[in-house]
Amino acid sequence: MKMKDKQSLRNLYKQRRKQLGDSERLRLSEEITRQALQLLSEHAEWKHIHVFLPIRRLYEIDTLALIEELIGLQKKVYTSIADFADGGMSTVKIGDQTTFHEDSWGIPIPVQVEELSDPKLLQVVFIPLLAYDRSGNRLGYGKGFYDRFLADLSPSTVKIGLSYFLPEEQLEVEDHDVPLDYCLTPAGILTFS
Ligand SMILES: Nc1nc2c(c(=O)[nH]1)N(C=O)[C@@H](CNc1ccc(C(=O)N[C@@H](CCC(=O)O)C(=O)O)cc1)CN2
Ligand SMILES: Nc1ncnc2c1ncn2[C@@H]1O[C@H](COP(=O)(O)OP(=O)(O)OP(=O)(O)O)[C@@H](O)[C@H]1O
Repeated sequence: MKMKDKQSLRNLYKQRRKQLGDSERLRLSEEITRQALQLLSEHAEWKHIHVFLPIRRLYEIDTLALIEELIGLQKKVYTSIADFADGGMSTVKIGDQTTFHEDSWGIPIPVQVEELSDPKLLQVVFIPLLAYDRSGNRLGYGKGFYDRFLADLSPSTVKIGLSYFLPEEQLEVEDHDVPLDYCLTPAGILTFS
């Protein structure tokens, strides 16, 4: 089988997101938030939860409502700050007092944060992606931030992708790729593990 190459898939999914339009993206983000809260309600033991903050100029899923709900549910909520100089991510705690500014990549950065010393504490990680496939493989922007970050977590950490779209049949897989356990979409929850 001929697989679509990564770069054309990245471009395709960037276009698909953009073409949704503002009001549709907002509606789909709300549906995905609902799916996330549904899944979390079935796993009361998941307390330490990592969420990405949306890059608006790349039309990512809006996770801010989800974060607010999680804080309201007394979950411990974290995000990571990417260091484009060394490719690393440092994990920080966020709460209802946290404010954000945008870095030069358009990523919201929490201000005045407390660093989490041990990311192995994380029980759940919500992961940004451009595309994913029916086996839970994911495709991101290609800088490897999440691949490296996930490799450092506990093997038991639950990895949950969020997508506006249905899966691809099959993506190209490399040794360093860490597969998802779930992907949440407006149409429902896909389980891979
Ligand atoms: N919200 C969010 N945070 C995240 C990620 C993500 O995918 N989403 N990342 C996931 O690993 C890391 C950041 N990775 C990024 C990689 C590329 C670009 C970016 O702006 N790319 C542009 C232009 C690239 C260029 O010109 O070189 C683009 O893709 O159009 C942004 C973030 C860490 N934090
Ligand atoms: N665990 C790792 N250790 C070192 N380098 C890694 C690791 N995982 C990925 N990389 C490097 O990161 C680069 C990007 O990987 P890949 O194309 O899989 O990114 P992606 O999954 O699309 O994007 P992202 O993880 O940024 O969302 C690759 O060149 C790869 O060598």
